[in-house]
Amino acid sequence: MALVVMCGQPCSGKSSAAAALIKALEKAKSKPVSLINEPSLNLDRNESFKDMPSEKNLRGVLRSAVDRKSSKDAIVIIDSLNNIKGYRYELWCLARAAGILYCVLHCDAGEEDCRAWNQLRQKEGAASYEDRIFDDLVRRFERPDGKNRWDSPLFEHKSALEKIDETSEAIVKATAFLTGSGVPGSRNSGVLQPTVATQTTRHADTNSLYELDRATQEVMKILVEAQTQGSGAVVRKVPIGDGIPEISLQRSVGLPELRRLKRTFVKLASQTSLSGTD
Ligand SMILES: Nc1ncnc2c1ncn2[C@@H]1O[C@H](COP(=O)(O)OP(=O)(O)OP(=O)(O)O)[C@@H](O)[C@H]1O
Repeated sequence: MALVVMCGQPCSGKSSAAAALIKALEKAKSKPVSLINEPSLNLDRNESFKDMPSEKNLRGVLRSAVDRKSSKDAIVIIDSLNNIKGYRYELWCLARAAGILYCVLHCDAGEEDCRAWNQLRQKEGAASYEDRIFDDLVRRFERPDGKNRWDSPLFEHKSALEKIDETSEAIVKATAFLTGSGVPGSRNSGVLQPTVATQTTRHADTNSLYELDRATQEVMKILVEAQTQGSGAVVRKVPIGDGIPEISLQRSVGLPELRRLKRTFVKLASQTSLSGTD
C-alpha cells in the first residue's frame, strides 16, 4: 500500500516521528503498519555503522526486509538513517516495482542538537552512537530534496522547534497522504506505477520449465536427424509431429547454434508466456 522512508541525522528524532505516525495512522484506521528498523532485525547500530562493508550489509538487510513486507495491504515504515541519496532512490524503485505509495518523512535537526541528544543518551546509558561514528554519519548526510522523485512527497519536521506527536504538521500531512487525500503538486501524489524495467520477472514454475525444455530438446533432435539424413544438402521442411506446423529452414543449422537458440528460447519463454500476466 505504501512505503514511508524516515530520514535524518543520527538522533534527530526519527523513531519518535515514526511512533507518532503509527499512532496517527491507527487513529485514522489505516491499513496495518509494519515498522522496520535496526532493533527489529536484531542489528546493533554501532556495529552496523562501524565501517563501509558493515554499513552496506545493513542497507542490504533493511532493503530486503522492505521488499518482503511491501504489499498493497500494508504501510511499511523504514526507520533508519536513510541518509544516502542513492539508497533512497533504491527504496523508491522498490515502491514503484510494488506499485504502492511512497513518501519521505525528514526529521530536520541541526548537528549540535543531534549531538546533544546523543550525548544525553550516552549519559543515560541508553542506545547511542559512539562519537567517531556519529561524526562520520553527520558528515555524510545527504539531505532530501522534494524536487527529486525519490524524496517526494517530502514531509519535514523541525525537531529542535517542537517535540513530535500525532498533531505535528508533518505527521498530519503524511497521514492524509497515506490514507488517501494525496498531496497535490508533489511529484508523487499517487500510487507509483511499475515499469518494465522495475517489474520483477516472474518465472515459470519448475514443472512447466521442465516440459518446455524437454519439448525443445525433442525438436532439436528431430532437426539434427533430418539434416543428417539430408547428407549435407539444405533440408527445407522438417515435420515435427501431427498437428504441428513444419519447420522451414533456409540454411543448415549446426548443433552448437541449435543449442544456443534453444537456451535463448527457453529463457525468454520462461520469463514471459509461462509466467502469465497479473
Ligand atoms: N524536539 C526534541 N526535544 C528534545 N529531545 C528530543 C527532541 N527530538 C528528539 N529528542 C531526543 O533525541 C533522542 C533521539 O530520539 P529518537 O530515538 O527519536 O531519534 P532517532 O533519529 O530515531 O535516533 P537514531 O538515529 O538513534 O535512530 C531521544 O532521546 C529524544 O528524547
